[in-house]
Amino acid sequence: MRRPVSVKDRVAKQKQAHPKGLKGNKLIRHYHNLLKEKARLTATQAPVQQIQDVEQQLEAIGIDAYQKASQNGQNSQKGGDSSKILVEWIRADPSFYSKHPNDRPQQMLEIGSVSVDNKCSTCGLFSVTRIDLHSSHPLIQEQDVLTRSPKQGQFHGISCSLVLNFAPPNLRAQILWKCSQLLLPPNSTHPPWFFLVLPAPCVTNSRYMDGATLHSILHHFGFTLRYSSISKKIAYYLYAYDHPCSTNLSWKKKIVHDGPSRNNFFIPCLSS
Ligand SMILES: C[S@@+](CC[C@H](N)C(=O)[O-])C[C@H]1O[C@@H](n2cnc3c(N)ncnc32)[C@H](O)[C@@H]1O
Repeated sequence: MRRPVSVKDRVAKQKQAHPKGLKGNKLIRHYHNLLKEKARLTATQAPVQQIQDVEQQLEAIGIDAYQKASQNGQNSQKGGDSSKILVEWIRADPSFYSKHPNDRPQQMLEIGSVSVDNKCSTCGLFSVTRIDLHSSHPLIQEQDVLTRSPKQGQFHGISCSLVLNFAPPNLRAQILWKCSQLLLPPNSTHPPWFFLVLPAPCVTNSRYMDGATLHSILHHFGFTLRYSSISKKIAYYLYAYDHPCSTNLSWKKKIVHDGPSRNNFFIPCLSS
C-alpha cells in the first residue's frame, strides 16, 4: 500500500528543488500545494513566520509563471483546452443552444481566464467576458469573481475551469453562490448553464467528495447535472441552472471514501 504524503511533506520536498527549475504540471502542482499549505497554516493560526515563508515561496515562483504554465496546459497541441468540451456539449443540446441567430452570441463569463484564443473565444457561439485575479492580457479583466456584481451584467453561461480547486476551501461555496447570482434567472426550458472543471482526483480520490456528493451540493445552488466526462486527469461537468439557489445551504463534511492515499478536497458549505 502506498504511504500517504502530506501536503506539508510534499511542499518540503519540492522546496529542496529550486522553484525556477520547475516547469509545466510540476510547477502548477507545487504552486497549488503551496496555496494549500498557506491555507492550512492560516487555519491553524501557525506562527506568522511560517506563513511568510510559504508566501515567499509563492512569490519566488510568481503568479506570471503559474499562469504561463496554465496557458501552456491549454495549448491545443496538448489537448488541454477544456472549453472544447463545453462547446461540443452546448452545440449538441437544443435547450442550451438556440438555432435562432437572434439568440447568438450568448453572453458568457469565463472565470480564471488565462487565454483569449481558446475554443470558447473562437467558436462564434459566445461573447466572452473574461476575468482573472491576475490579468495576463488586455482582454482579461483583473477581477475577483467574488467582488463582481450582477449589476455589471448577467450571463447565459459561466465557465469555472480549474478555479474552485485553486480557491481556498472557505471561498469555494461563495464562488458557487456568486456564480448562481451572475447567471440569468433559472429556467427549466432554456436554462442558463454552468461549466465546472476540476482535477479528476478532487472527485475520484477525495476522502470527502465524490461525483454524487458534488452534484448534490451543486443542486443546492440551483444546478442540475446534464453532462459529464472524466478523464484520468480532469473532470468536466455541465450543469443547467434550472431551479433557485437554496437560501439555507448546509452540507456536513463527512468521509465518503476512506483510505490513506486519498486527498481532502471538499466544498465547505455553511447554513445561513
Ligand atoms: C489553474 S488556472 C485555470 C486556468 C484556466 N481556466 C484553465 O482551465 O486552464 C486558475 C485561475 O483561476 C484564477 N482564479 C482563482 N480564484 C479566482 C477568483 N476568485 N476570481 C477570479 N479568478 C480566480 C487564478 O488567478 C488562476 O489564473
